[in-house]
Amino acid sequence: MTDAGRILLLENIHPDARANLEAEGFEVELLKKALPEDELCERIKGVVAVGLRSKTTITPKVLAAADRLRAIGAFCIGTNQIALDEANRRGIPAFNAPFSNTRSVAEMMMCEIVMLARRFGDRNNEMHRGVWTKSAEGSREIRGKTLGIVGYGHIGRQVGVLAEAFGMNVLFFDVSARLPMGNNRAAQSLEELLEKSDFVTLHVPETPSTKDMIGQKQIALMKKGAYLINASRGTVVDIPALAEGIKTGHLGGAAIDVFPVEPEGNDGRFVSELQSLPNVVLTPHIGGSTAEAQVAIGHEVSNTLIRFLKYGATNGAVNFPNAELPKRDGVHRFTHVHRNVPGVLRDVNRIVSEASANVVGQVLATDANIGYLVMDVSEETARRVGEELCQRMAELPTTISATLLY
Ligand SMILES: NC(=O)C1=CN([C@@H]2O[C@H](COP(=O)(O)OP(=O)(O)OC[C@H]3O[C@@H](n4cnc5c(N)ncnc54)[C@H](O)[C@@H]3O)[C@@H](O)[C@H]2O)C=CC1
Ligand SMILES: O=C(O)C(=O)COP(=O)(O)O
Repeated sequence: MTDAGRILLLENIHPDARANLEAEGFEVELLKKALPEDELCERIKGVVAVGLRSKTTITPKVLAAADRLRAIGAFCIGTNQIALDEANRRGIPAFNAPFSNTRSVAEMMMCEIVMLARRFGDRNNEMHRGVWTKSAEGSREIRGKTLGIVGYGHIGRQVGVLAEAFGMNVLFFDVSARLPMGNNRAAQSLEELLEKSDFVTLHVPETPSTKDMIGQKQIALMKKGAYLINASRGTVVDIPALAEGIKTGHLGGAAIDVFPVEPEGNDGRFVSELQSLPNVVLTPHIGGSTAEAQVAIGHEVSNTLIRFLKYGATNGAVNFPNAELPKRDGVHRFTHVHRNVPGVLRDVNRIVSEASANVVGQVLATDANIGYLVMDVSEETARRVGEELCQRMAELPTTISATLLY
């Protein structure tokens, strides 16, 4: 087994990821929680890849401190916690698991819709305190009610399918045109969705356009007695406005899984003004926390990291040109990340031809800022001039990184 480099996995990523990476020769450090910026700046030095979930923030400062970093693996869906543009400029791709926990979130949403409609959260709390409240007051079936889904992507669509199986009418709102599943219908605006829905569930990413998307004004538009569910990101809902909506009785309840400030790990304290409010179900960001999802994500993202670190494949990267050359025996592979300006390929090919190199495969992908070239040369070429080619490509003024992978 060779030492392929050091990898830091944060936030209790499934141990299968570690085993998978170690089997490929990487040295892996596995931590249970996220690290604050300063500590991360120290711990990331010398590391070739970092794995994280929703809590670790990869800031430009962390990227500047990362002296050997080649890849970032988000073992989750959201990548809002990563300074993606800065990573792109530095030639570092970030990968995620775009749908391995989708179903887990969707199932939880169905559970929460029923919980809110039947006030199970409150009844459960009472029972644990020895209080028996057998009553139908404020309890409803969800059949025939309208569910409004904001953000009709992978999760939103799954929720829409499941909700229909429960007999709900489904409305959705998305900024992009989306094919409706089953009898789901598109609302013309967020306002229309809020006005017509008995339940509103949010499945948008954290972006400037979704920050405080649901505040006082939007809550006022919701039907009296309607319920709000948020398992997207904590920044999407204005929590004081939601607390007020519950206290005044305008809303019938809420189920909240994500918060503007969340503890870094399980030893952290959680404080929110939603605590102790009636029919408010609070969960510690566990929408994607099932055995099935975590195992699948552990395998998926560790495999993606291996494919990139060992073979240069960037398919699925969220901030980087996607390119992949099939693996072939008897060849040696370079990767070259460069600023996307005219003439780079000419320069690379000049170096190659001056060395009389035998190129047996080449693929280039670009985005607005950078280009990514994967190039295979013959065994004879690699033996004769492999190091020299890499050195000369590294010296080009447009180069961000040049690597001889094998
Ligand atoms: N609570 C948890 O444990 C989990 C939370 N999440 C969160 O759920 C989010 C959604 O996940 P997916 O459905 O997989 O993402 P997705 O990318 O498949 O779908 C998001 C949808 O939101 C839409 N959208 C973006 N901005 C919008 C806006 N301003 N108004 C209306 N629609 C907008 C997009 O067009 C897209 O269709 C993730 O970004 C993540 O933050 C994901 C997994 C687990
Ligand atoms: O997949 C996501 O975006 C999530 O929010 C799940 O985050 P987690 O892996 O549980 O920190």
